Amino acid sequence: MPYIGPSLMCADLGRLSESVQVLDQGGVDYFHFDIMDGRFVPNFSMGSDMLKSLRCCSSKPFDVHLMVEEPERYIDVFASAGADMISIHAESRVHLQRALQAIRERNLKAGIALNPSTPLCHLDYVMDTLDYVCVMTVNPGFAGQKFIPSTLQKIADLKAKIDASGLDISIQVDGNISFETIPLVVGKGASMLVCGTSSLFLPEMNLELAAASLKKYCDDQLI
Ligand SMILES: O=C(CO)[C@H](O)[C@H](O)COP(=O)(O)O
Repeated sequence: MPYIGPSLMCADLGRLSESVQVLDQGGVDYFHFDIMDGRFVPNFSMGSDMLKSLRCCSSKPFDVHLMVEEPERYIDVFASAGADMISIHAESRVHLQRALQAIRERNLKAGIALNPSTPLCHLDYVMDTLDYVCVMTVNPGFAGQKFIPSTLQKIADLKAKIDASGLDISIQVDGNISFETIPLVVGKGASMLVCGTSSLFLPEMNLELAAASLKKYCDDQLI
């Protein structure tokens, strides 16, 4: 604890399969794929064919974060490509309950992602169709941004909401998850980290070493 999920949009995209193998061997817990459509967020990143071609490199869970409008249109394509978990944004043009149900019907874990300014009330009435919540700690779309401090209170409020519900829902955090912010977010209740340029894909360190030091750091978190 907590679980480490490399944000693969931050990897060297020209050597992606090699990076996945190194990280798999290095003991990460799952892989995080950011999917962008240039509309919900002003950027593009990865696609289902990339995910499919990497499926042979690891048997660990592939977590797909759909930063797209009308995400329900893409559930089947990512499920067929080999996703194990899919999160959709509460703010995207989506019938939230129906989309979560569709993800679960494919026997995948279903998640809701929340932008920093989006309140937790968006989770009301869909908590029973939810396996994880991705709390964005930066505005989605770009790696290398600053952590937004107000999201810490949101993680704490979410943890209280989940505990009160008695449901088994994990809290994932995404955006500037670094050696400085990990103790803060874990202390508030996060159990799944999305690790990008702030903790894993570091210019000064090779990936093997970076994965080993991040894993040791997370294993030592006793919170
Ligand atoms: O969701 C993301 C961008 O929208 C990325 O996963 C995340 O930001 C990458 O991590 P870092 O902030 O450490 O570069």
